[in-house]
Amino acid sequence: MPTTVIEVTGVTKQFTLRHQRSLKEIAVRLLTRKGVDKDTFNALDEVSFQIAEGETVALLGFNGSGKSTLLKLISGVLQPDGGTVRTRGRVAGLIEVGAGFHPDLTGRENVFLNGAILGMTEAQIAEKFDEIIAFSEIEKFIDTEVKFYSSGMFLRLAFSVAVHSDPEVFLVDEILAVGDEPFQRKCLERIDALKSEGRTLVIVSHDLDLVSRICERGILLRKGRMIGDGSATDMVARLRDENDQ
Ligand SMILES: Nc1ncnc2c1ncn2[C@@H]1O[C@H](COP(=O)(O)OP(=O)(O)OP(=O)(O)O)[C@@H](O)[C@H]1O
Repeated sequence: MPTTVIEVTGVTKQFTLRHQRSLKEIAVRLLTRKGVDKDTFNALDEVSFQIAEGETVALLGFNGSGKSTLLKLISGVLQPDGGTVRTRGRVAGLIEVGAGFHPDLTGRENVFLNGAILGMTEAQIAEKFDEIIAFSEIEKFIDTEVKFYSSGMFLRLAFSVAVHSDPEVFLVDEILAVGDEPFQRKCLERIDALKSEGRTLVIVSHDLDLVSRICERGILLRKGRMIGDGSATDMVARLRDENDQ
């Protein structure tokens, strides 16, 4: 039996919808005891699945279906309002470019900060430092504060630290959105290498051809609910069918 590395059980995540109301409307709401506006909606609704070690999984669905929220719950950046998320081993990845980076620190300092957040010791980071910088190809700017980085430079450094943190579970949200083509190719080669080493991958991308190539399994979401779980090619076909309707 393969080891379960991600266990999502009955997960619900709510967000508050904000409305702009006039003073009169606010007064009426208060007088009619409706209280201050606090409409919530379920970005994720009772989602459950397990992912075993070595699986490559695409989270699929249209805009707003809850894919990124689910990835953030798996990474621990967000906490669920209901249900549980359990992970085993080191979880790293690229969830939000720039998250885990401090704008006033240099690239070099941020490698140490980000590496520590990802669970690396100072010695491990120091040992891999040259490799991290070489992969990111931003040597020239490594002593510049990252607030002056372009989004592509951010991505390069963040991806490089994450991939060198030796993660058992690697999460990627729209990896390729801001990287240029040569860097995208390099990232994909790295992801393929992680895959062949038997690491677990969970990927969010609207590039359906790309995810069907990388991932074996697909989890399909619609408006926060899980509506399918099967082979990535089947789930991509279902998503494309929905699109046609
Ligand atoms: N921090 C937040 N506060 C309020 N609403 C949020 C927040 N984060 C996400 N949402 C809402 O939750 C829903 C799901 O968002 P999510 O980003 O998970 O979708 P997604 O499937 O990744 O979409 P996309 O394909 O557009 O990236 C959306 O309606 C979004 O507006």
